[in-house]
Amino acid sequence: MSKPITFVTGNSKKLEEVIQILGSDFPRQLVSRKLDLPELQGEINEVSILKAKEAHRQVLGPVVVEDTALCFNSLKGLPGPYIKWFLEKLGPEGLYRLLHGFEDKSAQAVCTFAYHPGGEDDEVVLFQGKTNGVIVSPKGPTDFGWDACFQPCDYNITYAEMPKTEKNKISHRYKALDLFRNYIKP
Ligand SMILES: O=P(O)(O)OP(=O)(O)OP(=O)(O)OC[C@H]1O[C@@H](n2cnc3c(O)ncnc32)[C@H](O)[C@@H]1O
Ligand SMILES: [Mg+2]
Repeated sequence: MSKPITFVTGNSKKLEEVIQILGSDFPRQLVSRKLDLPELQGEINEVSILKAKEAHRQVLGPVVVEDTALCFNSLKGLPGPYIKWFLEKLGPEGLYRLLHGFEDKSAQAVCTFAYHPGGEDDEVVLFQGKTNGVIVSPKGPTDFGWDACFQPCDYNITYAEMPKTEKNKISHRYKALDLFRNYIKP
């Protein structure tokens, strides 16, 4: 019997989505633990690997963490993994205004799950999902991150305006979790 995998996050909205997306169709027991891991600097993959190693150091077993980046094409991928601080200071409206001087409002939501199988010498494995969209003036509820200003391509509503079931079919998080689920499948 494999050990449960601990999903470490300090973000209850992420956890909600992960539970909704995986449903009952996940072959391992997944438990969650609320820890505020350090917000590291670097490129997306590097941040995710270090985050998983730190989670493993604290949990001492199989762990999975997730890091979400929002990359503005006009800004060469920034804020990227630093979106948390930009959002905290500027809010969704400020993120939209950041692109005021740029014609290109396109952006990419990138979700990276980093899985540490739990053994001392194990390597971290990454699973990444990307959804393209545009940054718009905020529309819809503002209870989850930058959802109100991210409008996926081929839609005229933002993530925030979509029913959860719709977001969870096309989201960066769904795509990354799908890869993770397939990897874990016995
Ligand atoms: O403990 P962790 O898992 O790190 O949770 P966090 O809230 O610190 O999350 P990140 O470090 O990944 O930073 C990502 C930022 O983007 C926000 N975010 C993450 N996923 C999102 C989504 O699907 N829609 C909108 N905002 C999202 C989140 O609230 C953060 O402000
Ligand atoms: Mg974080």
